Order: sequence, then structure tokens, then C-alpha cells
Amino acid sequence: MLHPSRLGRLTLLPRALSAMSAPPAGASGQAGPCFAVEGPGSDLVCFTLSAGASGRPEPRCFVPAPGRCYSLCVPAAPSVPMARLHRRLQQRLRQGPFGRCRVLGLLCYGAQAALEKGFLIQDPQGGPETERALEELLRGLGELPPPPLLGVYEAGERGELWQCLWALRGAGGRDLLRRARVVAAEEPPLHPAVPGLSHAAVFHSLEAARSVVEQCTSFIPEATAVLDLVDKCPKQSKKGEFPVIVIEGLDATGKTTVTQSVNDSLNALLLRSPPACISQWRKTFDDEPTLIRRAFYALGNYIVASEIAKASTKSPVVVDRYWHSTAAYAIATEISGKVQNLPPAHHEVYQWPEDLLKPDLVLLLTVSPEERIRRLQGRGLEKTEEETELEANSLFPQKVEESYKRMENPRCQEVDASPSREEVLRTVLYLIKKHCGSL
Ligand SMILES: Nc1ncnc2c1ncn2[C@@H]1O[C@H](COP(=O)(O)OP(=O)(O)OP(=O)(O)O)[C@@H](O)[C@H]1O
Ligand SMILES: Nc1ccn([C@@H]2O[C@H](COP(=O)(O)O)[C@@H](O)[C@H]2O)c(=O)n1
Repeated sequence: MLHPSRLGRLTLLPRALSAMSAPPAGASGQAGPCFAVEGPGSDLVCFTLSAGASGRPEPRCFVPAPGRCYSLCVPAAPSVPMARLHRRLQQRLRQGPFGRCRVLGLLCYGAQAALEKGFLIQDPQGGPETERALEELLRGLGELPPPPLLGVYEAGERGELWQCLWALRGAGGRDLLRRARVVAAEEPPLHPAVPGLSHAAVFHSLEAARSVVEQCTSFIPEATAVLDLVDKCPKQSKKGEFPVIVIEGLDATGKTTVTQSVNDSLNALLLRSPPACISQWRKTFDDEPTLIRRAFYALGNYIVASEIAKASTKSPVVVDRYWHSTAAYAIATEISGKVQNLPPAHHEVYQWPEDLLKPDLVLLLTVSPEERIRRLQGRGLEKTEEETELEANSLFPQKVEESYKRMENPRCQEVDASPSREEVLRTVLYLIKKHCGSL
């Protein structure tokens, strides 16, 4: 992190016409837009705009000397075209002239503005190529309402930081819309992505998820097949008289091991979400933006619900992952930074969807990060040792697990899955018996 006085120029390319046209405010919580840079660390670097010399400090800077820094944003509204545009930009920023740059997440938010998501692009070498390539990239996006804006950040005489907001002309050239001072803002009390989570990533009804996947049929042929399967399922599936037990947890915590042994012990039926009938399309949807990817997994849960309804009339049912997984992973992916950034306990994102069949018991398997590393490594797969350790120790699994723990109605009952396989099975069977009675 360097002070802005050491910058040449810092360029932002926000597309938030509505947000950016609000009068500069100079403090977070006021009318103007605020920005949060989502670094690889756990803190957000927040800044806002001021009309003139405000006496407020510059934001902690994020520009590598002697390089330059750029960014761009698109509306984060839960719209399929915008989600795809964000994804497209993300992919383009990994290629070609941007290869030498470091790309961080950027959120634009404010009292009057809808959330925008974008990127902060740090070019360690400087030079005009990156700015030129960004302009080309934005012009190449074609007709988009509203048109992309370009913000150029410049250090003033006393080292203060200014934002110049430009509109790109289709044929070339650009018009200056505004110049405003960049000043530090406090981290907002709620992570800026929290208010939009229920629309952009965590689906609380079949209809909400269905409508997203329906908008994808023209460019994802598999979407039609998924919808056909969903539409064949009875609406509002009801559970039979036998218990339904869901096993949740991070990967390598022992879900497959436990579900298989519980299944054998109880003579139950084993199901998993996503169900086998749509599993072959996972890769396709995993490559899509969050909105589409999570809608796919959400629909998978409704298909599993109809399988559970049928099976639970005949025998106990054990389910390997269900809605809690879909929600916990979605929340942890969308909320950057530290565990404290997660939506607070009892937030709506932790509530079970009213139209989804509820299990009788949800068990959350947990092991220490060290044990999880051992199990991940023991299992091999394609990750290197270093990748495995990085993943297991990062904030991401902590956020997934904490989200699981905040789930309500039904809540996840935690099971320490570090002991031997036999002991974990005994504990799980004890809890099932305690909760569901004799089977
Ligand atoms: N109690 C245990 N003690 C030691 N090793 C275990 C235990 N339970 C499972 N394992 C081993 O840990 C590894 C991960 O287990 P498993 O595949 O059951 O996890 P999982 O939660 O289903 O993972 P994923 O979600 O990635 O499919 C496997 O190699 C398994 O044999
Ligand atoms: N109900 C579910 C199940 C899975 N996911 C997503 O898949 C990933 C884990 O799958 P595994 O096959 O490795 O167990 C996880 O990252 C989730 O994103 C889901 O969303 N909902």
C-alpha cells in the first residue's frame, strides 16, 4: 500500500451512471457513492467522493509504485445480462494486456445507489497500454444501457487524489463528466454485498431460481433440460412418515463416509444434492456467474425434495448436502474478507425457503483445518499440497462453516467428525435416534 502522493494517476472505470451522477458527499453514509476494494486480505479499503478540499484523509492507497491503478464497475442488480457482463469482464481482465496486472474486487454502493460490482486493476509497470486496453475493452462491449463510464484518478499538487469521470465516445475520444476528490470512508457497518444477497445468490423460492435459469435457455442449452426436470416434479413436495436426515459440511469432512455407513445401518435411501439427473451439467453452470450457478443448485434442491418426498414414504432418507450447502457456499463466495463481514445471525439469508421440503435433522460435520488438510491430501485428487493448505486455511472455509452454523429452522447440529470413522458413526446414529426416535 502506498500513499497517493506517490501515484502518477489512478484510473477508475465505473459504469454506475445513477450512482456516479449523485452529488459528491465526502463521507460514507451520505448521498454520494462509496467504494470498497476487496483485497486479498480481510479488510475492505473504503473511499468516497468530496466536492473540494474536505480536510478528510485520502484512502489507504492501493497503487503499486511506479505503476498505475484502474478499475471498472457494472450494476450488480440481479439481472442475467449484468451478471454475465461482470463475468465477461472478469475473464477478459485475466488475459492479454492485463496479464501483468493484479485484479481485485470493487464494490460501489451508497444511500441512493444500487450496488455495483467491479474490479480494481493494479498495473505494476504503468504506461499507457493498460488504460488504452481498458478503453478498448469497454468500447468493445457494444450497446449497453447505461453506457460505460471511465473514472480517471489523479494525484493533485499536494498529493491529494482526484477522480475524473469520463464518458467514452463510441467512435473514440471521451468527455469529462465530473472531477471530485477521493477521500477515505469508514467500513460500512454491514458489508455492502449483504443487502443484495437474497436476490443475487441465495434463493428463497423455486420461482426465483426458476426465473433465472429460464433467462439462460438461449445461451445455455442445458438450462431447458434442467427446467423440464424441475417442471416434472410435484409442487410443494411433502415429506413421508420416515425421517429425513441431511449431512452437511465442508469438503473432506467425511460426509460421503458418514452417509454411506448411516445408510447401511438404517437401511435408508441415500440421496444427494445436486441429484444425479442434473449432475452432468454441473461444470456448465459452475462456469457461469454466481446468479446463474446458485440458481442451478437451488433448483437441484427442489428436484431432490421431490425424491425425498417419494422415498420417505418407504424408508428413512439420508441426504448428502441440501439447501444449507447451497446457501452457505453462496454467502461465503459473495461476502469478501473476514468472517465478521457475514450477514449477522438471524438474517433472512439464513432462513429456510418456505416452499422447500424440510428435513427432520441436519448434522454439520466439522473437523479442524489441520485434520481437513490431512484428509484432503490423503484423498489425493488433483490439488498440490500447497494449494490444499492454502484453501483449507483461507477465510473461505471459515465463512462457509460459520454460515452453516447460523442457519435456522432447521438449524445445523454440529458433530465433531475428527474421531475415528466408527466413533463418528456412533455419534451420528445416537443423534438420529435421539431426534427421530426408533427407526
Ligand atoms: N473419521 C475419519 N477419520 C479419518 N479419515 C476419514 C474419516 N472420515 C472420512 N475420512 C477420510 O477423509 C477423506 C474425505 O472423506 P469423505 O470423502 O467422506 O468426505 P466428504 O465430506 O464427502 O468430501 P466431499 O464433500 O469433498 O465429497 C476420505 O479419504 C475418507 O476416507
Ligand atoms: N446442495 C449443494 C451441493 C453442492 N453445492 C456446490 O457444490 C460444491 C460442493 O460440491 P461437492 O460435490 O464437492 O460436495 C460447493 O462448492 C457448492 O458450491 C451447492 O451449492 N449446493
